[in-house]
Amino acid sequence: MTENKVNLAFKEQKGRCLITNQNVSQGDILLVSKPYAIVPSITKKNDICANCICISKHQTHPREMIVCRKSCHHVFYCSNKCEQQHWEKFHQYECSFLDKVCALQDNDYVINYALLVMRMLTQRLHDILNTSPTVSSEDVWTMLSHFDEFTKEKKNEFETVAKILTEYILVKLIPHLIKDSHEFIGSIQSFLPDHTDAKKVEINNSDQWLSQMIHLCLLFNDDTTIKVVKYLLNKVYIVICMEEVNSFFHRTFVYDGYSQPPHVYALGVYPFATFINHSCSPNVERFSAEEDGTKFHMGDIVFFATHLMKQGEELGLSYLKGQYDLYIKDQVNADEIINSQVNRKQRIKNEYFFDCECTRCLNESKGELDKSFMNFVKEFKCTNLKCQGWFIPSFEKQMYCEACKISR
Ligand SMILES: C[S@@+](CC[C@H](N)C(=O)[O-])C[C@H]1O[C@@H](n2cnc3c(N)ncnc32)[C@H](O)[C@@H]1O
Repeated sequence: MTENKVNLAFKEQKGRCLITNQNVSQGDILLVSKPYAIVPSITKKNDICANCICISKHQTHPREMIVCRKSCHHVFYCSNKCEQQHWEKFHQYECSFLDKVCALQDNDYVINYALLVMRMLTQRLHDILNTSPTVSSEDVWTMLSHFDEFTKEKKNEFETVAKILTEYILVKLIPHLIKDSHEFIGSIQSFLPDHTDAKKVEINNSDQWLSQMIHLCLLFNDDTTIKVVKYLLNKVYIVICMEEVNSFFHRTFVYDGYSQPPHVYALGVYPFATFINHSCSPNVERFSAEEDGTKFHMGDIVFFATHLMKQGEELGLSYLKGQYDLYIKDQVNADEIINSQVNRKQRIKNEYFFDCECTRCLNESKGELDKSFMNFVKEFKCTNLKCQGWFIPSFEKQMYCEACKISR
Protein backbone atom coordinates (compact mmCIF):
# COMPACT_ATOMS: atom_id res chain seq x y z
CA MET A 1 0.00 0.00 0.00
CA THR A 2 1.40 3.36 -0.94
CA GLU A 3 0.73 6.58 0.89
CA ASN A 4 -1.44 8.95 -1.09
CA LYS A 5 -0.02 12.40 -1.60
CA VAL A 6 -3.46 13.93 -2.11
CA ASN A 7 -6.42 15.13 -0.06
CA LEU A 8 -10.03 15.86 -0.89
CA ALA A 9 -10.96 19.56 -1.16
CA PHE A 10 -13.71 21.73 -2.62
CA LYS A 11 -13.58 24.51 -5.24
CA GLU A 12 -16.49 26.86 -5.79
CA GLN A 13 -16.56 26.49 -9.59
CA LYS A 14 -15.74 22.80 -9.92
CA GLY A 15 -17.05 21.09 -6.78
CA ARG A 16 -14.97 18.42 -5.07
CA CYS A 17 -11.37 18.10 -6.18
CA LEU A 18 -8.09 16.52 -5.12
CA ILE A 19 -5.15 18.64 -3.96
CA THR A 20 -1.58 17.70 -3.08
CA ASN A 21 -0.84 17.40 0.65
CA GLN A 22 2.90 18.01 0.15
CA ASN A 23 5.29 19.42 -2.47
CA VAL A 24 5.78 16.87 -5.24
CA SER A 25 8.34 16.44 -8.02
CA GLN A 26 7.74 15.63 -11.64
CA GLY A 27 7.12 11.89 -12.00
CA ASP A 28 6.05 11.39 -8.37
CA ILE A 29 3.28 8.89 -7.89
CA LEU A 30 0.40 10.73 -6.23
CA LEU A 31 -2.29 8.16 -5.85
CA VAL A 32 -2.84 4.47 -6.52
CA SER A 33 -6.55 3.96 -6.97
CA LYS A 34 -8.37 0.67 -6.59
CA PRO A 35 -11.58 0.02 -8.51
CA TYR A 36 -14.92 -0.17 -6.76
CA ALA A 37 -16.01 -2.18 -9.78
CA ILE A 38 -14.12 -3.27 -12.89
CA VAL A 39 -15.04 -5.37 -15.95
CA PRO A 40 -13.10 -6.45 -19.06
CA SER A 41 -14.23 -4.74 -22.24
CA ILE A 42 -16.72 -7.00 -24.05
CA THR A 43 -14.56 -7.06 -27.19
CA LYS A 44 -11.59 -8.41 -25.21
CA LYS A 45 -13.41 -10.70 -22.78
CA ASN A 46 -11.89 -13.86 -24.31
CA ASP A 47 -8.39 -12.95 -23.23
CA ILE A 48 -8.80 -10.83 -20.12
CA CYS A 49 -9.31 -12.66 -16.85
CA ALA A 50 -12.65 -11.47 -15.47
CA ASN A 51 -11.32 -11.84 -11.94
CA CYS A 52 -7.78 -10.46 -11.83
CA ILE A 53 -7.98 -8.43 -15.12
CA CYS A 54 -4.68 -9.87 -16.36
CA ILE A 55 -4.23 -9.69 -20.13
CA SER A 56 -3.25 -12.62 -22.26
CA LYS A 57 0.08 -11.55 -23.73
CA HIS A 58 0.40 -14.50 -26.07
CA GLN A 59 -1.21 -13.12 -29.16
CA THR A 60 0.23 -15.68 -31.58
CA HIS A 61 -0.53 -18.66 -29.32
CA PRO A 62 -3.49 -17.56 -27.23
CA ARG A 63 -3.48 -19.12 -23.79
CA GLU A 64 -6.20 -21.52 -22.80
CA MET A 65 -8.73 -19.50 -20.83
CA ILE A 66 -11.02 -21.18 -18.34
CA VAL A 67 -14.79 -20.83 -18.66
CA CYS A 68 -17.11 -20.50 -15.69
CA ARG A 69 -18.49 -23.63 -14.01
CA LYS A 70 -21.79 -23.15 -15.87
CA SER A 71 -20.00 -22.58 -19.20
CA CYS A 72 -21.83 -19.33 -19.82
CA HIS A 73 -19.02 -18.07 -22.10
CA HIS A 74 -19.58 -14.48 -21.02
CA VAL A 75 -16.52 -14.51 -18.77
CA PHE A 76 -13.10 -16.17 -18.93
CA TYR A 77 -10.40 -16.79 -16.35
CA CYS A 78 -6.66 -17.27 -16.24
CA SER A 79 -6.83 -19.96 -13.53
CA ASN A 80 -9.21 -22.14 -11.55
CA LYS A 81 -8.45 -20.03 -8.52
CA CYS A 82 -9.70 -16.91 -10.32
CA GLU A 83 -12.84 -18.76 -11.44
CA GLN A 84 -13.48 -19.82 -7.85
CA GLN A 85 -12.92 -16.35 -6.38
CA HIS A 86 -15.02 -14.64 -9.04
CA TRP A 87 -17.84 -17.18 -8.69
CA GLU A 88 -18.07 -16.57 -4.96
CA LYS A 89 -17.94 -12.82 -5.18
CA PHE A 90 -19.78 -11.93 -8.37
CA HIS A 91 -20.50 -14.59 -10.91
CA GLN A 92 -22.92 -16.71 -8.82
CA TYR A 93 -25.26 -13.70 -8.88
CA GLU A 94 -24.53 -12.49 -12.41
CA CYS A 95 -24.10 -15.69 -14.47
CA SER A 96 -27.71 -16.50 -15.36
CA PHE A 97 -28.54 -12.84 -15.99
CA LEU A 98 -25.68 -12.12 -18.40
CA ASP A 99 -27.53 -13.42 -21.47
CA LYS A 100 -30.13 -10.74 -20.86
CA VAL A 101 -27.61 -7.93 -20.38
CA CYS A 102 -25.47 -8.96 -23.33
CA ALA A 103 -28.53 -9.14 -25.60
CA LEU A 104 -29.43 -5.58 -24.64
CA GLN A 105 -28.56 -3.88 -27.89
CA ASP A 106 -26.27 -4.64 -30.75
CA ASN A 107 -23.84 -2.16 -29.31
CA ASP A 108 -20.66 -2.99 -27.39
CA TYR A 109 -20.55 0.42 -25.76
CA VAL A 110 -23.97 -0.11 -24.15
CA ILE A 111 -23.14 -3.65 -23.05
CA ASN A 112 -19.88 -2.47 -21.50
CA TYR A 113 -21.46 0.17 -19.31
CA ALA A 114 -24.40 -2.10 -18.47
CA LEU A 115 -21.95 -4.77 -17.26
CA LEU A 116 -20.01 -2.24 -15.23
CA VAL A 117 -23.16 -0.91 -13.54
CA MET A 118 -24.24 -4.50 -12.91
CA ARG A 119 -20.90 -5.08 -11.19
CA MET A 120 -21.38 -1.93 -9.07
CA LEU A 121 -24.75 -3.29 -7.96
CA THR A 122 -23.33 -6.71 -7.07
CA GLN A 123 -20.57 -5.01 -5.10
CA ARG A 124 -23.28 -2.99 -3.35
CA LEU A 125 -24.81 -6.24 -2.13
CA HIS A 126 -21.46 -7.12 -0.53
CA ASP A 127 -21.24 -3.68 1.04
CA ILE A 128 -24.67 -4.17 2.62
CA LEU A 129 -23.87 -7.70 3.77
CA ASN A 130 -20.43 -6.48 4.78
CA THR A 131 -18.91 -9.57 3.21
CA SER A 132 -16.39 -7.82 1.04
CA PRO A 133 -16.42 -4.08 1.64
CA THR A 134 -14.27 -1.91 -0.60
CA VAL A 135 -12.50 1.28 0.34
CA SER A 136 -14.47 4.54 0.29
CA SER A 137 -17.54 2.89 -1.17
CA GLU A 138 -19.65 5.75 0.17
CA ASP A 139 -18.03 8.10 -2.37
CA VAL A 140 -19.45 5.99 -5.19
CA TRP A 141 -23.06 6.86 -4.48
CA THR A 142 -22.37 10.58 -4.26
CA MET A 143 -20.78 10.86 -7.70
CA LEU A 144 -22.17 13.53 -10.03
CA SER A 145 -24.74 12.29 -12.54
CA HIS A 146 -25.55 15.23 -14.87
CA PHE A 147 -28.71 13.16 -15.40
CA ASP A 148 -30.69 15.88 -17.13
CA GLU A 149 -28.08 16.76 -19.72
CA PHE A 150 -27.88 13.61 -21.81
CA THR A 151 -29.51 13.60 -25.25
CA LYS A 152 -33.02 12.22 -25.63
CA GLU A 153 -31.58 9.20 -27.44
CA LYS A 154 -29.20 8.47 -24.56
CA LYS A 155 -31.99 8.92 -22.02
CA ASN A 156 -34.10 6.30 -23.84
CA GLU A 157 -31.15 3.93 -23.93
CA PHE A 158 -30.49 4.46 -20.18
CA GLU A 159 -34.15 3.73 -19.43
CA THR A 160 -33.95 0.37 -21.18
CA VAL A 161 -30.73 -0.54 -19.36
CA ALA A 162 -32.11 0.71 -16.02
CA LYS A 163 -35.16 -1.56 -16.32
CA ILE A 164 -33.00 -4.63 -16.91
CA LEU A 165 -30.60 -3.81 -14.09
CA THR A 166 -33.42 -3.04 -11.66
CA GLU A 167 -34.83 -6.47 -12.48
CA TYR A 168 -31.36 -7.85 -11.72
CA ILE A 169 -31.46 -6.26 -8.26
CA LEU A 170 -34.98 -7.49 -7.56
CA VAL A 171 -34.53 -11.03 -8.80
CA LYS A 172 -30.89 -11.83 -8.10
CA LEU A 173 -29.68 -9.58 -5.29
CA ILE A 174 -32.53 -8.64 -2.94
CA PRO A 175 -33.36 -12.31 -2.16
CA HIS A 176 -29.95 -12.53 -0.45
CA LEU A 177 -30.97 -9.77 1.93
CA ILE A 178 -34.29 -11.08 3.12
CA LYS A 179 -35.45 -13.90 5.28
CA ASP A 180 -39.17 -13.53 4.65
CA SER A 181 -41.39 -11.63 2.21
CA HIS A 182 -42.14 -8.85 4.74
CA GLU A 183 -38.60 -7.60 4.43
CA PHE A 184 -38.80 -7.28 0.67
CA ILE A 185 -40.04 -3.67 0.59
CA GLY A 186 -37.53 -2.49 3.19
CA SER A 187 -34.67 -4.11 1.29
CA ILE A 188 -35.75 -2.56 -2.01
CA GLN A 189 -35.99 0.82 -0.30
CA SER A 190 -32.53 0.71 1.18
CA PHE A 191 -30.66 -1.22 -1.50
CA LEU A 192 -29.26 1.98 -3.01
CA PRO A 193 -28.75 5.14 -0.95
CA ASP A 194 -31.10 8.07 -1.56
CA HIS A 195 -30.00 10.51 -4.20
CA THR A 196 -31.59 13.90 -4.80
CA ASP A 197 -31.27 13.46 -8.59
CA ALA A 198 -33.28 10.23 -8.41
CA LYS A 199 -36.29 12.18 -7.10
CA LYS A 200 -36.27 14.28 -10.27
CA VAL A 201 -36.02 11.50 -12.87
CA GLU A 202 -39.09 10.79 -14.98
CA ILE A 203 -38.93 7.38 -16.68
CA ASN A 204 -41.27 6.81 -19.63
CA ASN A 205 -43.56 3.83 -20.17
CA SER A 206 -42.74 2.19 -16.89
CA ASP A 207 -46.30 1.02 -16.00
CA GLN A 208 -46.16 -2.28 -17.84
CA TRP A 209 -42.64 -2.91 -16.62
CA LEU A 210 -43.71 -2.17 -13.01
CA SER A 211 -46.59 -4.67 -13.18
CA GLN A 212 -44.24 -7.29 -14.59
CA MET A 213 -41.75 -6.76 -11.75
CA ILE A 214 -44.43 -6.89 -9.08
CA HIS A 215 -45.76 -10.09 -10.60
CA LEU A 216 -42.27 -11.59 -10.98
CA CYS A 217 -41.32 -10.88 -7.35
CA LEU A 218 -44.73 -11.89 -5.99
CA LEU A 219 -45.24 -8.48 -4.40
CA PHE A 220 -48.53 -6.79 -3.44
CA ASN A 221 -49.75 -4.59 -6.24
CA ASP A 222 -50.38 -1.60 -3.97
CA ASP A 223 -49.34 2.06 -4.14
CA THR A 224 -46.48 1.69 -1.67
CA THR A 225 -44.93 -1.21 -3.58
CA ILE A 226 -45.27 0.56 -6.91
CA LYS A 227 -43.69 3.70 -5.44
CA VAL A 228 -40.78 1.80 -3.91
CA VAL A 229 -39.96 -0.21 -7.06
CA LYS A 230 -40.31 2.91 -9.21
CA TYR A 231 -37.90 4.80 -6.97
CA LEU A 232 -35.39 1.95 -7.19
CA LEU A 233 -35.65 2.17 -10.99
CA ASN A 234 -34.93 5.92 -10.78
CA LYS A 235 -31.90 5.30 -8.57
CA VAL A 236 -30.53 2.72 -11.01
CA TYR A 237 -31.02 5.23 -13.82
CA ILE A 238 -28.93 7.73 -11.83
CA VAL A 239 -26.22 5.11 -11.22
CA ILE A 240 -26.00 4.61 -15.00
CA CYS A 241 -25.55 8.37 -15.47
CA MET A 242 -22.92 8.40 -12.71
CA GLU A 243 -21.04 5.59 -14.43
CA GLU A 244 -21.13 7.48 -17.71
CA VAL A 245 -19.76 10.66 -16.14
CA ASN A 246 -17.18 9.06 -13.87
CA SER A 247 -15.81 5.77 -15.21
CA PHE A 248 -12.26 5.23 -16.41
CA PHE A 249 -11.06 3.20 -19.41
CA HIS A 250 -7.95 1.06 -19.34
CA ARG A 251 -5.89 0.97 -22.50
CA THR A 252 -3.03 -1.32 -23.50
CA PHE A 253 -0.48 -1.68 -26.27
CA VAL A 254 -0.40 -5.46 -25.85
CA TYR A 255 -2.56 -6.29 -28.85
CA ASP A 256 -1.01 -4.45 -31.79
CA GLY A 257 2.35 -3.48 -30.40
CA TYR A 258 3.83 -0.09 -29.63
CA SER A 259 3.61 1.40 -33.11
CA GLN A 260 -0.20 1.33 -33.00
CA PRO A 261 -2.59 3.18 -30.70
CA PRO A 262 -3.56 1.34 -27.52
CA HIS A 263 -6.75 -0.72 -27.22
CA VAL A 264 -9.38 -0.33 -24.52
CA TYR A 265 -9.35 -3.58 -22.53
CA ALA A 266 -11.32 -2.84 -19.36
CA LEU A 267 -13.36 -0.17 -17.62
CA GLY A 268 -13.94 0.63 -14.00
CA VAL A 269 -15.21 3.02 -11.35
CA TYR A 270 -12.62 4.55 -9.03
CA PRO A 271 -14.28 6.28 -6.07
CA PHE A 272 -11.61 8.65 -4.74
CA ALA A 273 -9.83 9.27 -8.03
CA THR A 274 -13.13 10.29 -9.54
CA PHE A 275 -12.78 13.59 -7.71
CA ILE A 276 -9.89 14.64 -9.96
CA ASN A 277 -11.24 17.46 -12.10
CA HIS A 278 -10.47 18.07 -15.74
CA SER A 279 -7.76 20.42 -16.92
CA CYS A 280 -6.81 21.33 -20.50
CA SER A 281 -3.32 21.89 -19.14
CA PRO A 282 -3.04 18.82 -16.94
CA ASN A 283 -0.47 18.32 -14.20
CA VAL A 284 -1.43 14.69 -13.71
CA GLU A 285 -1.36 11.65 -15.95
CA ARG A 286 -2.23 8.06 -15.27
CA PHE A 287 -1.41 4.53 -16.28
CA SER A 288 -3.14 1.22 -15.77
CA ALA A 289 -1.38 -1.44 -13.75
CA GLU A 290 -1.23 -4.37 -16.18
CA GLU A 291 0.81 -6.52 -13.83
CA ASP A 292 0.95 -6.90 -10.07
CA GLY A 293 3.71 -4.87 -8.50
CA THR A 294 4.78 -4.49 -4.89
CA LYS A 295 2.68 -1.35 -4.50
CA PHE A 296 -0.21 -1.94 -6.86
CA HIS A 297 -2.30 -4.64 -8.48
CA MET A 298 -3.81 -5.30 -11.88
CA GLY A 299 -6.83 -3.08 -12.39
CA ASP A 300 -5.41 -0.26 -10.25
CA ILE A 301 -4.91 3.15 -11.81
CA VAL A 302 -1.70 4.93 -10.90
CA PHE A 303 -1.79 8.74 -11.04
CA PHE A 304 1.48 10.67 -11.25
CA ALA A 305 2.62 14.31 -11.41
CA THR A 306 3.74 15.54 -14.83
CA HIS A 307 4.96 18.80 -13.29
CA LEU A 308 6.50 19.96 -10.07
CA MET A 309 3.58 20.77 -7.77
CA LYS A 310 3.35 22.80 -4.57
CA GLN A 311 1.49 21.58 -1.51
CA GLY A 312 -2.22 22.46 -1.89
CA GLU A 313 -2.16 22.56 -5.70
CA GLU A 314 -5.18 21.08 -7.45
CA LEU A 315 -4.71 17.96 -9.54
CA GLY A 316 -5.95 18.29 -13.12
CA LEU A 317 -6.30 15.39 -15.54
CA SER A 318 -7.34 15.74 -19.18
CA TYR A 319 -10.70 14.05 -19.74
CA LEU A 320 -10.36 14.49 -23.51
CA LYS A 321 -9.72 11.00 -24.75
CA GLY A 322 -6.41 10.47 -26.47
CA GLN A 323 -5.61 14.17 -26.35
CA TYR A 324 -1.90 13.55 -26.46
CA ASP A 325 -2.12 10.68 -28.91
CA LEU A 326 -3.24 13.21 -31.48
CA TYR A 327 0.28 14.56 -31.61
CA ILE A 328 1.52 11.20 -32.69
CA LYS A 329 -1.29 10.19 -34.98
CA ASP A 330 -1.72 13.69 -36.43
CA GLN A 331 -5.44 13.09 -36.65
CA VAL A 332 -7.53 15.69 -38.39
CA ASN A 333 -9.02 17.15 -35.25
CA ALA A 334 -5.72 17.60 -33.44
CA ASP A 335 -5.73 21.36 -34.01
CA GLU A 336 -9.29 21.62 -32.84
CA ILE A 337 -8.47 20.14 -29.47
CA ILE A 338 -5.05 21.56 -28.93
CA ASN A 339 -5.24 25.06 -30.30
CA SER A 340 -8.76 26.28 -30.21
CA GLN A 341 -10.11 27.09 -26.80
CA VAL A 342 -13.59 27.66 -28.21
CA ASN A 343 -13.79 24.26 -29.89
CA ARG A 344 -12.18 22.50 -26.98
CA LYS A 345 -14.62 24.07 -24.56
CA GLN A 346 -17.52 23.06 -26.78
CA ARG A 347 -16.30 19.49 -26.95
CA ILE A 348 -16.06 19.33 -23.16
CA LYS A 349 -19.54 20.78 -22.86
CA ASN A 350 -20.98 18.28 -25.35
CA GLU A 351 -19.24 15.21 -23.96
CA TYR A 352 -18.97 16.02 -20.27
CA PHE A 353 -21.69 18.64 -19.69
CA PHE A 354 -19.65 21.34 -17.96
CA ASP A 355 -18.10 24.69 -18.79
CA CYS A 356 -14.41 24.20 -18.28
CA GLU A 357 -13.01 26.52 -15.62
CA CYS A 358 -9.42 25.26 -15.83
CA THR A 359 -6.55 27.75 -15.73
CA ARG A 360 -5.72 27.23 -19.39
CA CYS A 361 -9.29 27.99 -20.49
CA LEU A 362 -9.47 31.01 -18.18
CA ASN A 363 -6.15 32.35 -19.56
CA GLU A 364 -7.05 31.67 -23.17
CA SER A 365 -10.47 33.26 -22.84
CA LYS A 366 -8.55 36.44 -21.97
CA GLY A 367 -6.47 35.99 -25.12
CA GLU A 368 -3.37 34.69 -23.32
CA LEU A 369 -2.17 31.59 -25.17
CA ASP A 370 -1.16 28.99 -22.60
CA LYS A 371 1.47 26.64 -23.96
CA SER A 372 2.48 24.97 -20.72
CA PHE A 373 0.47 22.01 -21.93
CA MET A 374 3.08 21.36 -24.64
CA ASN A 375 5.74 20.60 -22.03
CA PHE A 376 4.19 17.27 -21.31
CA VAL A 377 4.60 16.24 -24.92
CA LYS A 378 8.26 17.33 -24.99
CA GLU A 379 9.08 15.62 -21.73
CA PHE A 380 6.92 12.51 -21.73
CA LYS A 381 6.57 11.38 -25.36
CA CYS A 382 8.57 8.18 -25.86
CA THR A 383 11.85 8.97 -27.63
CA ASN A 384 11.54 5.86 -29.83
CA LEU A 385 10.12 7.48 -32.97
CA LYS A 386 8.24 4.36 -34.01
CA CYS A 387 6.53 4.12 -30.65
CA GLN A 388 3.15 5.63 -29.76
CA GLY A 389 3.71 5.32 -26.03
CA TRP A 390 4.45 7.74 -23.19
CA PHE A 391 6.94 7.62 -20.35
CA ILE A 392 5.50 6.58 -17.01
CA PRO A 393 7.15 6.35 -13.59
CA SER A 394 7.89 3.27 -11.57
CA PHE A 395 8.16 3.26 -7.79
CA GLU A 396 11.91 2.94 -8.23
CA LYS A 397 11.80 6.47 -9.71
CA GLN A 398 13.03 5.43 -13.13
CA MET A 399 10.76 6.47 -16.01
CA TYR A 400 10.11 3.95 -18.77
CA CYS A 401 7.86 3.81 -21.81
CA GLU A 402 4.51 2.16 -21.11
CA ALA A 403 4.51 0.74 -24.66
CA CYS A 404 8.02 -0.20 -25.86
CA LYS A 405 9.48 -0.22 -22.31
CA ILE A 406 12.68 1.75 -23.05
CA SER A 407 13.94 3.82 -20.10
CA ARG A 408 14.24 7.57 -20.08
C1 LIG B 1 -15.50 13.17 -12.44
S1 LIG B 1 -16.29 14.53 -11.70
C2 LIG B 1 -15.01 15.31 -10.79
C3 LIG B 1 -15.43 15.56 -9.34
C4 LIG B 1 -16.52 16.58 -9.16
N1 LIG B 1 -15.96 17.92 -9.09
C5 LIG B 1 -17.37 16.28 -7.96
O1 LIG B 1 -17.61 17.18 -7.12
O2 LIG B 1 -17.84 15.15 -7.85
C6 LIG B 1 -16.47 15.55 -13.09
C7 LIG B 1 -17.33 16.76 -12.85
O3 LIG B 1 -16.62 17.76 -12.10
C8 LIG B 1 -16.84 19.07 -12.63
N2 LIG B 1 -15.59 19.54 -13.28
C9 LIG B 1 -14.50 18.79 -13.55
N3 LIG B 1 -13.52 19.53 -14.13
C10 LIG B 1 -14.01 20.77 -14.25
C11 LIG B 1 -13.48 21.98 -14.82
N4 LIG B 1 -12.28 22.03 -15.37
N5 LIG B 1 -14.27 23.08 -14.80
C12 LIG B 1 -15.52 23.03 -14.24
N6 LIG B 1 -16.07 21.92 -13.69
C13 LIG B 1 -15.34 20.80 -13.70
C14 LIG B 1 -17.93 18.88 -13.69
O4 LIG B 1 -19.19 19.03 -13.08
C15 LIG B 1 -17.71 17.46 -14.13
O5 LIG B 1 -18.85 16.87 -14.71
